[in-house]
Amino acid sequence: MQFRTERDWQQFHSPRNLAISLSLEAGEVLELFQWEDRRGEALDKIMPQLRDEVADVATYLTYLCADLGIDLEAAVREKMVQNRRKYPVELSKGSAKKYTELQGEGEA
Ligand SMILES: Nc1ccn([C@H]2C[C@H](O)[C@@H](COP(=O)(O)OP(=O)(O)OP(=O)(O)O)O2)c(=O)n1
Repeated sequence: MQFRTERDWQQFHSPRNLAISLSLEAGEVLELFQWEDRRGEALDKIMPQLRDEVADVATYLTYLCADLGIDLEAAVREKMVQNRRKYPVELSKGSAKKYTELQGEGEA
């Protein structure tokens, strides 16, 4: 927050611009994996860059939440309550299925 205040950049940080920036920086994370499903040494090689891109994502998300009065930690906790309801352990353990596909699992 200090970084942008010092530069008088809040004027550019409309919710729309921040949402775009968040998505663009998330795209930069994705770009690191564009042509290679990196694991092991290939993953180690891009870690410094990945760290930078993740920091950009977190920065824009932090601005967005601060400007819109969203308590990020509380929002995540509340979303996890919803997630737990949608993905009960007994239906979803070991399964990557979407919750809409979990109903009736094992009944067929
Ligand atoms: N109007 C702006 C511009 C930048 N930043 C901050 C947030 C990010 O942490 C970082 C983003 O800077 P760049 O737009 O230069 O993006 P990258 O650092 O990803 O550079 P590049 O696009 O060359 O990868 O700077 C900001 O707060 N507000």
